[in-house]
Amino acid sequence: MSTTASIVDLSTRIAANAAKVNGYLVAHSLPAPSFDENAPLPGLIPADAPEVQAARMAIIQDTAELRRLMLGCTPREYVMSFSHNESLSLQATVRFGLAKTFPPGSETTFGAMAAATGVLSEPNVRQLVRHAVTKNIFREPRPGVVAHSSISRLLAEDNLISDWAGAATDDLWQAAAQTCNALAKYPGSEEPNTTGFCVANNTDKPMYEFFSTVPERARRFANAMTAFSEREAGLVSHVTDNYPWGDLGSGTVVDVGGSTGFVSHALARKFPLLKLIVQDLPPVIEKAKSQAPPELADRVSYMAHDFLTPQPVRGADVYFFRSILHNWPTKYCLRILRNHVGVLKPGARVVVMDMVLPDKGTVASAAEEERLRGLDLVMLELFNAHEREMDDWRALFAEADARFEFKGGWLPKGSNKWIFVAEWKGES
Ligand SMILES: C[S@@+](CC[C@H](N)C(=O)[O-])C[C@H]1O[C@@H](n2cnc3c(N)ncnc32)[C@H](O)[C@@H]1O
Repeated sequence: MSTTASIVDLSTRIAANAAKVNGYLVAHSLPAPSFDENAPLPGLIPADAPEVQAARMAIIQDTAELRRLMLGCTPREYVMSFSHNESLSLQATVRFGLAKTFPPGSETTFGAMAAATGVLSEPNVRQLVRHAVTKNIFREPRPGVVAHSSISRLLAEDNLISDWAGAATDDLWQAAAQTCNALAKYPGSEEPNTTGFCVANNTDKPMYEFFSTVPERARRFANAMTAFSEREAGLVSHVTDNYPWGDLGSGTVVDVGGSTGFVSHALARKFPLLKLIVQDLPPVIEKAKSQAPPELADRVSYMAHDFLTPQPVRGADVYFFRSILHNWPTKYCLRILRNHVGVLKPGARVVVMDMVLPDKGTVASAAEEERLRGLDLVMLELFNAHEREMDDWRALFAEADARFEFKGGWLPKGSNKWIFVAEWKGES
């Protein structure tokens, strides 16, 4: 197909899908898409309109592709279109609490914003906010007057999203910026304490250990993960609805690296006989205990445990790892899995919910390929780790211990993580 045909195809599809979205909005008396301060924050199109959501997603992908192709007509323009300033705009907005300096529904000035931050000068606020306006974070309805957009209102009102933006810019962006320096300094390292994150934070501790010493950063990162999980693709219902947990009856599940236990809570609520043990590093478990739902106290317990040391819970039915192993280089994954061998009873299962990279070239869209390769890079930036294809996961279990029978897995509908299973065929 020639490039000309491709751009015509793309734009035809964009027009058709835009008509579909617009038709839905008009039929339901909904406002046109905008960044108006009062635009509905949960989104214009409800989840129970999947066809319209699909049309919206197709527009997002096709317009990005069309833009890429148009920029690519002039390769030097394509190269020079890469910009780091988006991250700075978002970072400044959350770092200095700019969106919280004036209430929704009101207007302010650069001077008043600067005074409210207690740190920034008026000229710096003007510079930062005027760039943020170009990214639809804030509006400037009249010269020198700042008002909220839907984006700044969201950042002002939703602490989880604000924490996500803080972690994305202070933790991830800084780690990314130092990754080439780390790779040059520690060539080929498979150690989680020689990463871009470590260089950026001037630490020789792996990220989660470092966070244990900085509670506010740990809290924010945990909130960022929660915000991630609240998106459709990360919903906890993908865990509860896509594995036969009910077959375990009153069995025991160990939620290894279970954070504050939000997944275990959802499982305990849906399966009223199931017992769950949430394990994580000590500060995380302290927090988990302080916010434990009292109605689940008889079935959900909390245990500080470092999974780089032998697993202390013997004879559980399932050892569940959600978004854990992809954070670790292979030699550490092997150590984590082998740390369980001594406590597994015959038929016990290691259930993993994690990313699985599709075979190269089999991904449906360029946007999805970019998303997956981006996640792979995040693993490098933070942990010196990487995402894995299904064959890599199979090989990992085989190398950890030949008595694991890898049974493969499945991708729950709408989820971005697979569930896969290895059953213990050894003796107790
Ligand atoms: C990406 S989060 C996943 C949390 C949770 N399983 C989920 O599905 O959202 C990784 C978790 O591993 C925990 N963790 C990191 N290193 C650990 C270690 N050595 N031992 C136990 N937990 C650890 C972190 O504190 C964090 O809660």
